[in-house]
Amino acid sequence: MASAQGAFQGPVNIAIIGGTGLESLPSFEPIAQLPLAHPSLQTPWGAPSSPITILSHTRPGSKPLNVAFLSRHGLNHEFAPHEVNSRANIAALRKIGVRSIIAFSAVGSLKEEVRPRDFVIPNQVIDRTKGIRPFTFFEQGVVCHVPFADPFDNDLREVIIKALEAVPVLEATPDPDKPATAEIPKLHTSGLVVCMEGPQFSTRAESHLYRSWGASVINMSALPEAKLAREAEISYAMICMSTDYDCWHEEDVSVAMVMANMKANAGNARKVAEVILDTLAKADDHDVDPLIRKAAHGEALKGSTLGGLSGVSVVPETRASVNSRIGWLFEDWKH
Ligand SMILES: CSC[C@H]1O[C@H](OP(=O)(O)O)[C@H](O)[C@@H]1O
Ligand SMILES: Nc1ncnc2[nH]cnc12
Repeated sequence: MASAQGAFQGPVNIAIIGGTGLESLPSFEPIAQLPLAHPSLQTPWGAPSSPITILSHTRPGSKPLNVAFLSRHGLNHEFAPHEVNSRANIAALRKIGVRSIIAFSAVGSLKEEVRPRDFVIPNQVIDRTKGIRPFTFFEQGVVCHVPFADPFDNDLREVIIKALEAVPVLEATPDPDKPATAEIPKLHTSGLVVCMEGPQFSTRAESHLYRSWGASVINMSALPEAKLAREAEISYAMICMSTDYDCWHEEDVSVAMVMANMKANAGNARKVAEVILDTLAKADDHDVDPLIRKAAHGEALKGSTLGGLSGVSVVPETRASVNSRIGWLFEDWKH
């Protein structure tokens, strides 16, 4: 891989963002690594959290699928959630061609039926960050408001859910009345994630409040990542891995508790990633679902057509600076 440092020519349409406990995906073949100093990773907001590794996934009988991998908290978990440079992460991925992001996240559970080690593909988010993280590309002369009613791309969620339902890595269709099978984590195909500021965990009162809102899980990473992906016209879905019952349950949450379950989750997360990439690698099969083909080829999914500069207003005096700062991020921007 080292010989390919920086030499990757693309295309790479799909990225995986790894979170806590998922700093790499060793079961995939790395074919190139773009170091932090690589020109492609320079953005007006600095460099991303980690080098970007290009992984190749081969499914027998199909063309290899290239996937970019970025570690959200850095290679050695050096960035706390509030320190992650999400603007640089999203912009760097967009710069190398990415149009779909599958983001992994360790979450606390706010519902009895979401057991530690279960997986959730959320469809909604409540923002409990405190406005201290830079959360938009649109500022300094650019005024733009993108739709965010469905914060996660439902097309991409469908691709992920179909892939996981077809292969028994996770137990599909959770039934709260059925006794849990201890060994097989469940797949919850929808859910409401609360994204809190952190880095401290919630108080018990907060945890009960989020439960009263009907929330399923809680993390510190869904935002502003999902908002920035939407602005940059990248379809974005999150795969949440439950590591603990948040403190509403009984015990206080501790990092030791999170990490113990995350260690078990990491193996499952790799299997989950493999199943999804196997499905995307089928893109050129004649009978493949059109959504799978679109996702694999980087064609527009729902969430990658809602952002951008289409609704923008820019005063003429700032147009040149806007162009140089963010014009390159948006394909349809009229310079
Ligand atoms: C170490 S527990 C809190 C931490 O874990 C999650 O990280 P990620 O979403 O990157 O997997 C959570 O969001 C917090 O940042
Ligand atoms: N209980 C929790 N609260 C916030 N983020 C988390 N990540 C994992 N567990 C968490």
